[in-house]
Amino acid sequence: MSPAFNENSKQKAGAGAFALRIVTAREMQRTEQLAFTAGLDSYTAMERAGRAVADAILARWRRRPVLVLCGPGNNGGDGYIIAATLRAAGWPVSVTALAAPSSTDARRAATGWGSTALEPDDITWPEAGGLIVDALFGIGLTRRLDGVGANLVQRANQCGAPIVSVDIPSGVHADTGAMLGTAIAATLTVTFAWCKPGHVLLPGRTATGELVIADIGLPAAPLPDDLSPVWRNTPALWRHALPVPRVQDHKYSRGHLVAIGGGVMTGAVRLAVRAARRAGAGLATILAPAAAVSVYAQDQAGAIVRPRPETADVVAYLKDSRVSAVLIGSGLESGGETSDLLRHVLAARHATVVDGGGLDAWRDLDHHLIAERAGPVVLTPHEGEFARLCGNLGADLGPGLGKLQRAQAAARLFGAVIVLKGPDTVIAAPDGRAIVNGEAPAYLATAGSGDVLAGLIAGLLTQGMDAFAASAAAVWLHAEAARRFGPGLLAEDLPDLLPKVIAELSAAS
Ligand SMILES: NC(=O)C1=CN([C@@H]2O[C@H](COP(=O)(O)OP(=O)(O)OC[C@H]3O[C@@H](n4cnc5c(N)ncnc54)[C@H](O)[C@@H]3O)[C@@H](O)[C@H]2O)[C@@H](O)CC1
Ligand SMILES: Nc1ncnc2c1ncn2[C@@H]1O[C@H](COP(=O)(O)OP(=O)(O)O)[C@@H](O)[C@H]1O
Ligand SMILES: [K+]
Repeated sequence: MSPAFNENSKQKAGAGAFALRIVTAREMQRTEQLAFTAGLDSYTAMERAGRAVADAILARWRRRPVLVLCGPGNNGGDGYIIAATLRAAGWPVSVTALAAPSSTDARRAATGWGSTALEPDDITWPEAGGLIVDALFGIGLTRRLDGVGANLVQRANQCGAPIVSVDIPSGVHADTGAMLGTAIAATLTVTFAWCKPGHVLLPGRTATGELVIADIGLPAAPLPDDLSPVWRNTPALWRHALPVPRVQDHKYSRGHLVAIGGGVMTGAVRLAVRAARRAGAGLATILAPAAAVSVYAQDQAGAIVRPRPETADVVAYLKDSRVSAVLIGSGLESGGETSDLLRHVLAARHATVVDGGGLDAWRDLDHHLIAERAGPVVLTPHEGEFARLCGNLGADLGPGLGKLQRAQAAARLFGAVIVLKGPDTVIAAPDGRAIVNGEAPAYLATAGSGDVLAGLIAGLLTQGMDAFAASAAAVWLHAEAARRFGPGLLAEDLPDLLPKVIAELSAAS
């Protein structure tokens, strides 16, 4: 387990590994309350928040007309502090209040600003050379924006001036990244202590623009809601656990991956196995239908290819104690044979990655059988596969459930690591921990790149890496390889880009 997964470290909020934490609105509110009870003055926290936003503005823009949009809550309170701070720095500032401040701190901040707030109808909207500060709603937004609030958001987005959002763009749901009706499209967002799910999950991530995390004096570690912390995916979480061959290693001790090959869509397992071998698997065996053996064999001279005329051949092969992980589903049709194979693979109790056609087969399994198996399982659905896999899961847990919460719920339900893929891939562990990968380039949206990812996870698993860490590492390495290649990326390019990315990480640790 990485030291970065350790909640008891003495780091300050906003610094080092804790800057990697993602904290829900409820966790943030609980952490703030605890800090206030322990003696932090809530108005001091608000002043620090407002000053941090003003500092970020002063560091990026020269003096210009600013319009501050203030909401009724503490987000609006921050807005009044920002207005007063920029005015003190000599900037021309005007303020509009959506409604009168409703909290003691926000009222005090409004009194500190001291000047009248314009009615929304009386606003002169700044042009491109001006600036808007969005302090309408923060993590307290619970309902859809409508009426004057929605109108202010739309006018702000249309006026052409850059927008700086306080804490989170108004209209973005802090926990899910969903837009509640409409939302500010910010150039810069300054948030406090920790990043929120809405900053990294789409569409909130796009609305956030540049993200700055400011220290406002909260304690080092947030109070997790249910002991299931969430992180942003960075190598600090898992770099130390990347497998490195030891002097005494041989190919089997480095890890032997068995991949179940299909008869028609052979490309999937070929890509996956190449990625697994590039990630350091000592040996990879493809169990293929007899008619496809030559296709697999000609593709990679270093992979072992064995015919599997019957399911019984797979069962017998998996009994070999030198098998360390299995990949099933890539390039397999969903249905009869795949379901049968999956049952046998899980019964063999190796670490297993289930992708593609295997995911539909997983849905039909008896969950008791899964709970009793010994090996860790990683499921790698994209959103379409997730919807089929989980059926009513989302509905059962209520409408508006975010991608993070859906992945966490599925991981708990299935007792498996879930890699819910996409531009904002979520990796969730059965114990509720989760990691969000917010930095993948869209060049990955190309056929076969998911097969490479499944193989990469399997390649790390086969070398004994923990399933949650292996999945997070694979998602990051996959995205980094794609980022380096850039335009024109094919899935075929990805496996051979991995060694350099891994080598640089290992050298840096
Ligand atoms: N003292 C603290 O707790 C601190 C809070 N801070 C700021 O406070 C914010 C959270 O403050 P609040 O909890 O007051 O919440 P917000 O200011 O985000 O919004 C809550 C207010 O908006 C209203 N509201 C919610 N949804 C609405 C909708 N759709 N239409 C109209 N009104 C709606 C609520 O009734 C409430 O009055 C953070 O995002 C951060 O900016 C910072 O100042 C740091 C310190
Ligand atoms: N717009 C995007 N931005 C970043 N990554 C993406 C995007 N679209 C897809 N990906 C990534 O590309 C891969 C596609 O996997 P998948 O949908 O299974 O495709 P395939 O089945 O063709 O391999 C996943 O790792 C996914 O996270
Ligand atoms: K805001």
